[in-house]
Amino acid sequence: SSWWSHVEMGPPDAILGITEAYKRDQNPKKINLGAGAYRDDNGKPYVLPSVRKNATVQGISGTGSLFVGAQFLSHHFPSSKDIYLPTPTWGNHIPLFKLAGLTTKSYRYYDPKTCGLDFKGLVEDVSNIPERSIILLHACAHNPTGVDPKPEQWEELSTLIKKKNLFPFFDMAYQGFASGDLTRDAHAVRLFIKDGHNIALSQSFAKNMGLYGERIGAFTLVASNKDEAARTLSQLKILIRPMYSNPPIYGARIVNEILSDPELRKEWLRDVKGMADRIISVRTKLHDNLKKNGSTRNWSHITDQIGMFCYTGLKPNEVERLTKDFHIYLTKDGRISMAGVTSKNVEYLAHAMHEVTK
Ligand SMILES: Cc1ncc(COP(=O)(O)O)c(CN[C@@](C)(CC(=O)O)C(=O)O)c1O
Repeated sequence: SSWWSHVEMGPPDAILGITEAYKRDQNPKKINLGAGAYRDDNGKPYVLPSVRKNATVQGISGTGSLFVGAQFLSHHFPSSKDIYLPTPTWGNHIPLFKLAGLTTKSYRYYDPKTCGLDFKGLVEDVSNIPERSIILLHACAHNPTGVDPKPEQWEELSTLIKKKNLFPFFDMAYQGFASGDLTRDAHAVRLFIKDGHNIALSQSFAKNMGLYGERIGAFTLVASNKDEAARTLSQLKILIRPMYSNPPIYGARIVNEILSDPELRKEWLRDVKGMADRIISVRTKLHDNLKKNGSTRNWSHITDQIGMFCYTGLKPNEVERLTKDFHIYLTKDGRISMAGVTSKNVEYLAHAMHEVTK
């Protein structure tokens, strides 16, 4: 008999499965608001001009960088293997950290009543996390809510996390997509390092360099000294070797080329700002069209939230109607990827959202 007759068919991924369903739909009015992959105003993938000037590449992206960090913590973290995640968080965080042998726990983050940050609950929960635990933080453009702490709230969090002696693990998958300014979007990461936290950082260049399929990412550990850096790097290499031996070099070369060539870097900064500005502009268009349709709901969170996603607050039955009746595809939690909204479909989307919520 077969070795694997007991292995069950796994469910479609909560995020990637949406795009599969969208692709199956033949209706010409269909809209894909599922995965947060940037699309231009014609709904097409956008190859950044600055990237076009190089060749194409390969890498392991944000997911792979998070997994390297998760494995490192699982094997070497000196204290409990509990990692505290915001509620809600990116759907893949939980299976990823569990697969690496960590125990996932949660802290309050999002307030469904205001569609904003539950800072009081966040501070309360972080204050109750046992000392020397791991805390995962979204550096900017929180997925799925689009809600980020304000700079002064990051300062308070840094002080609290220092006091509790927690280990901060930043996931920065959207640097540039929140404000359009790469420096501003790295504010929390730089603040924590300035405040003396030896953080872990996972970065993805998938979105802000438009290199999704090339899988470009980086995992960074801030060490206390050169010797500690060398020792931890040696252990990271020991973990990576059986995982994928060497990271693909071509993708890293594109990113390195752009980051180290002043002209290309300037052009890249303009490209990223252009993408972020388009997302910000469709937020305003969606909000205004909902009002124009006569919706009396408070939709201010559509423009208050930032980054790739808008956490609409739509209930599962409303989400279902959007897909069934209007052929609009989004995740069950009501998250929409603003990149899927264009000047051509925003009126149709606003009409549909009003129909299912009035
Ligand atoms: C917070 C966060 N971290 C890491 C990643 C991993 O990105 P990468 O491996 O492609 O570099 C994503 C991607 N989240 C997407 C954009 C796509 C996905 O689910 O894979 C999303 O739609 O949520 C993410 O949202």
